[in-house]
Amino acid sequence: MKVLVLGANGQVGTELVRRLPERLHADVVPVTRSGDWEGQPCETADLSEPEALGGLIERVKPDAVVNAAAYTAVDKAESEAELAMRINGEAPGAIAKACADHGIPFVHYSTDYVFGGDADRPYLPEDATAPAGIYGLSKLAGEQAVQSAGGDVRILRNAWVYGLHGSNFLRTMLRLADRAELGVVDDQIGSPTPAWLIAEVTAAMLRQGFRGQRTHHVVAGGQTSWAGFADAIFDQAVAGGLIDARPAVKRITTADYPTPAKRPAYSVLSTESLKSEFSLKLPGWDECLKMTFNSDALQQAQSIQ
Ligand SMILES: NC(=O)C1=CN([C@@H]2O[C@H](COP(=O)(O)OP(=O)(O)OC[C@H]3O[C@@H](n4cnc5c(N)ncnc54)[C@H](OP(=O)(O)O)[C@@H]3O)[C@@H](O)[C@H]2O)C=CC1
Ligand SMILES: Cc1cn([C@H]2C[C@H](O)[C@@H](COP(=O)(O)OP(=O)(O)O[C@H]3O[C@@H](C)C(=O)[C@@H](O)[C@H]3O)O2)c(=O)[nH]c1=O
Ligand SMILES: [Mg+2]
Repeated sequence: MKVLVLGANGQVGTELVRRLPERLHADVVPVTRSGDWEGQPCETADLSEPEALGGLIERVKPDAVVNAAAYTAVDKAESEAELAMRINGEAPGAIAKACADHGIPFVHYSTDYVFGGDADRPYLPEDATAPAGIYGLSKLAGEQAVQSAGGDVRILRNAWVYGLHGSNFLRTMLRLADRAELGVVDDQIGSPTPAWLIAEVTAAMLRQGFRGQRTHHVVAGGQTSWAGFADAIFDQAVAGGLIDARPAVKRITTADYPTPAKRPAYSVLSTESLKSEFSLKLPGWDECLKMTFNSDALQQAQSIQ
């Protein structure tokens, strides 16, 4: 089996390229914007030029395609709408079309930010979308483009993705760990989800196979606020000896922390449809955070079985 992974230098892409060979006994073809994956030369693709993507898939002839590339700078997207729309909104449609034409199963990722954030129970995949910003709008356009292309597709909506590598909230908190106090918003609620969990779920799905089109949610269990997540990160980092002392987390409101993009107040996602289709379980977010600091890949893999 040969799996093409787009966005191989990202948080999720890195975990996919590391884990898929063993989990699927597959050859993984990493694709990056720069043509470099962890110091080795690899295939390139620029998602801001969607026209070229079909040619790549025809040339490589993979047995499955996973798209982990995206424009993920939520605030910057507000001033780069056209670029975000090409990368997140258009390119996934071109990839899906090539996959559908050649009968190749396709896994694509989306986000909790497609929702408006005013629900009072976890969002179901089929609930009405209402993105509050350009990033969410562009990701929703990508979902729709993928769906129109047909073929065998699973769209996986993730949320609050983090890891020890890449650009994410956990790494931001560790960078700011020498402060005495940090103000962190306490009125945005979601489920912090490690990149490794998304990669493990993707491996399990590809191993089992799938037909037709469905959208699922892939997040760790439970919910917290960004402030709650920050507290847990500092607790774990102290326990693991990564930092000596930790800042006090001051709970603030969204209004106290103005940003260019509006973010959903509540984006807890129901994962029932995913767990039932693929007979998986998903550990709680706090358990996942511990497993992330432990970096025990075997324990991580077993946690969804
Ligand atoms: N991060 C998060 O909190 C969340 C992410 N998601 C979704 O999950 C998926 C994976 O996200 P994650 O791994 O966190 O993202 P990252 O931001 O870590 O990685 C995204 C990757 O996409 C690549 N990329 C960006 N623009 C282009 C382009 N024009 N051409 C080719 N590659 C490009 C980047 O390349 P380069 O390394 O060269 O910059 C980067 O490696 C995405 O679909 C994202 O929307 C959903 C919810 C939350
Ligand atoms: C750094 C920092 C952030 N915050 C707030 C701002 C924001 O509301 C929240 C999270 O900030 P970030 O910029 O890390 O998160 P953000 O980039 O909005 O994260 C999102 O990324 C995209 C790609 C997604 O798809 C989402 O699921 C989500 O993970 O924390 C503080 O309150 N204090 C701080 O010191
Ligand atoms: Mg961010």
